[in-house]
Amino acid sequence: MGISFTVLSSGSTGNATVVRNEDTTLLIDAGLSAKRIDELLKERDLSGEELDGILVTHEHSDHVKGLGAMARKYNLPIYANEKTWFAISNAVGQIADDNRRILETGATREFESLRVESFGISHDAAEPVGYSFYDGAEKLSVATDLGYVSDKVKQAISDADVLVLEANHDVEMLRMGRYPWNIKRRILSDIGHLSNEMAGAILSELLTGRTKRTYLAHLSRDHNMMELAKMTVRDAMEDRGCFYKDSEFRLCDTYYDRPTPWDKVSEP
Ligand SMILES: O=c1ccn([C@@H]2O[C@H](COP(=O)(O)O)[C@@H](O)[C@H]2O)c(=O)[nH]1
Repeated sequence: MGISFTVLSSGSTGNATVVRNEDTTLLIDAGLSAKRIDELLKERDLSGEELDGILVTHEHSDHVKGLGAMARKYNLPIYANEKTWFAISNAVGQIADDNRRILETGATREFESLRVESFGISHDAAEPVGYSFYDGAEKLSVATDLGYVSDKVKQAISDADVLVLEANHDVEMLRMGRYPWNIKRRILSDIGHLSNEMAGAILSELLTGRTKRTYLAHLSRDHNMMELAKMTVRDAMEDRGCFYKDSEFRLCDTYYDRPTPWDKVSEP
């Protein structure tokens, strides 16, 4: 079967992704109400009963809003590093001791045949992480909420067959937009969010021929549009000498209000 995934919802109104293989199904973040996550799961013919656990990237509410409710409703273990556990302790409510699992940053954990590696990212949270998933030779990496992409992150996500990468904003739209200056400054900072241009620059360094597609994620509804994001990413790659044919590499959409189709990592 290999790795399949669906990005159930992406953006500052709520983030959740399902990654599964033949014996394990994991939810990455639970940033919407449990009711909404149940609806999104159902749209992809899944139920919370089929989940084996929830991996948390960081404590911001668009990543943990439904975390406690999902864990209680389906008796799911939650995996997060110690600092994130401390940061979510009030928001998450009562969680059974057995469901409080520590997955330290940089650690690897085997969920039967699905191997998960966490890697540290730069964002204004206690100890934010991204995750890479491995099944045999297949690799999927998920990296959103990044102010910038460090060499360590590049190393962690390089050679992924499929990548879910943040392209939060168009810098000019953000500069001209309605947010107060302190929020704009935060978004543009090294512990904020990745712009379309920066996402393209990173991809130009990472494309080795192995990465077949990248899902552009966590798009701002105020300061981005999917077509603009794709065009800017593509231009940024070409400016750096990275040309590709759509048959070899594709940029794919994520949505704030509906799940992406199931994607099999092994597929071309
Ligand atoms: O009023 C606001 C709006 C947004 N934020 C935070 O900014 C970033 C980017 O948000 P987008 O919706 O992607 O534009 C995100 O972290 C929001 O939580 C904010 O602090 N205040």
